[in-house]
Amino acid sequence: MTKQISELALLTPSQMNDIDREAAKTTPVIQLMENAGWAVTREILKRYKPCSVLVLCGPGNNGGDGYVVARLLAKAGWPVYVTAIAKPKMRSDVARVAGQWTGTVISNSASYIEKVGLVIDAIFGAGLNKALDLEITNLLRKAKHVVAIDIPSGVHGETGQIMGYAPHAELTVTFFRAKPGHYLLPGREYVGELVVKDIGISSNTLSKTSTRCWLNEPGLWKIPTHEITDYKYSRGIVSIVGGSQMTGAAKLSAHAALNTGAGLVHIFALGSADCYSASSPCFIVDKDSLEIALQDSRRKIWVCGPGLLPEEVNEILPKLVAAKVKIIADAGVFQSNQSELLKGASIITPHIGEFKRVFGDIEEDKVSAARLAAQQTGCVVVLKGADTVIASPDGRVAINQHASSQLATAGSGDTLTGIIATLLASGLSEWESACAGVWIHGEAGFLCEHSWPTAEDLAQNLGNARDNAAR
Ligand SMILES: NC(=O)C1=CN([C@@H]2O[C@H](COP(=O)(O)OP(=O)(O)OC[C@H]3O[C@@H](n4cnc5c(N)ncnc54)[C@H](OP(=O)(O)O)[C@@H]3O)[C@@H](O)[C@H]2O)[C@H](O)CC1
Ligand SMILES: [K+]
Repeated sequence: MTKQISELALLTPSQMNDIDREAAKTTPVIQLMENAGWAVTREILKRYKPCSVLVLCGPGNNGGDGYVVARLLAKAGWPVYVTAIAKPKMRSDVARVAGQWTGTVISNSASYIEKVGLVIDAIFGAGLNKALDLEITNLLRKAKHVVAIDIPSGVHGETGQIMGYAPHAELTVTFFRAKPGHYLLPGREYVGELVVKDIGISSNTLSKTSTRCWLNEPGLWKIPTHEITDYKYSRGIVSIVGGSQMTGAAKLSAHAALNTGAGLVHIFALGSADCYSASSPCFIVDKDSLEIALQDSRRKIWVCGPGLLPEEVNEILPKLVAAKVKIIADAGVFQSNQSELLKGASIITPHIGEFKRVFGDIEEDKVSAARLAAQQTGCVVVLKGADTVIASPDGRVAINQHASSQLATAGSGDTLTGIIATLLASGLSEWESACAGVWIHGEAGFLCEHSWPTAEDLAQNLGNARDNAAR
């Protein structure tokens, strides 16, 4: 079922702190902690048979949630041990819930941790910003089956980076809204199954923080469906610059555009026109000059870069920019330290290597790097990877998890440009086209589930993928 955009919000740890503070005005923190502990316990009871449990409790509220879980599991008859990794502050809410734990406390759990059936990681939450110390790291290394409260301790809630060490959880239960670090790599690989639980914080508190980051799912955007009144120009025209030597890229992009529902696809061939004409009767291969092609005011959407040599990009891209058409720029446009070249494009789609070539290092923070590049160029940036980040010049960011390794095939990027161009030609904004395009690309991969698809196979599934995105 399509979610509301507010449900897709991803909150940075500092935004979550603001929400916690706001929520505490109406619901006491100790009650929120109790609710959080209940939520985690329910998820454990749903998935695991009774077994011995070691709850590792940190000094903060994450540890507080852990004490509640310990109490509730023990009440359910499970053998439960608690280790206080650090003592809570005196007279704090955490100290109060810790005081309600009347079961076994183990001070040195190193010898137990390997023997218990389940370890609950309630050491630190998503706000952790310094590496775990060696003692905690050595202890966690021995844990076999881990359930993490909020986030596995050691995963940075904002960037998904691992600060020294983090356990690989089987299940992570977080509260109210997920955090970027749950979806960004490498953090995502440590989270296991992610469950987001309501602990009694009203959605209205979201208005107290300005959400700038979302999970990329339907609901963040809405794509047009078939209309009885559709005709080819209303569906949209996509024009693709075809390279003189590497012709496959533009063809794949053009196939993807047609299969995603473009009404008309032109290839402006820089040579090899016959080769493009011969590849599909559905492509219109331009015979005239670029100047004449650009005089057609219906041709507002252009793909530039796939299969192009640097000299071809340098000749064509400035002309497209000068004509004020909307440009989806990829592949050949990404030249070393040439971010100026990209100004005037609408959407750029670099993978990490291309991104670094143009903009420099990302310093382990994909979201900030993509946001900065979007501000610098004025383009929507699609930073491609297994955790694609889409950033808009206005600061909005989406993180995509709807993708599989099946997309890691030659020509897959060309396919993505064709999809995004089609959505842009259908009238969606740059932001929506980029986000929806990335999701549809991922969906096409999922629809090929039991094979090793080529980019051509992906294209075959694009119609269905688009329909699924519109449901
Ligand atoms: N609305 C909600 O989502 C609720 C969430 N809850 C849970 O609360 C935690 C967040 O609690 P918080 O107390 O803010 O944070 P932590 O539990 O992670 O603990 C922070 C304390 O740990 C110290 N710290 C931090 N890093 C280290 C480190 N590397 N080594 C040692 N100590 C560390 C830190 O000390 P500082 O001096 O650095 O401040 C803090 O004392 C959230 O994750 C949820 O699980 C609540 O239940 C309420 C509702
Ligand atoms: K944790």
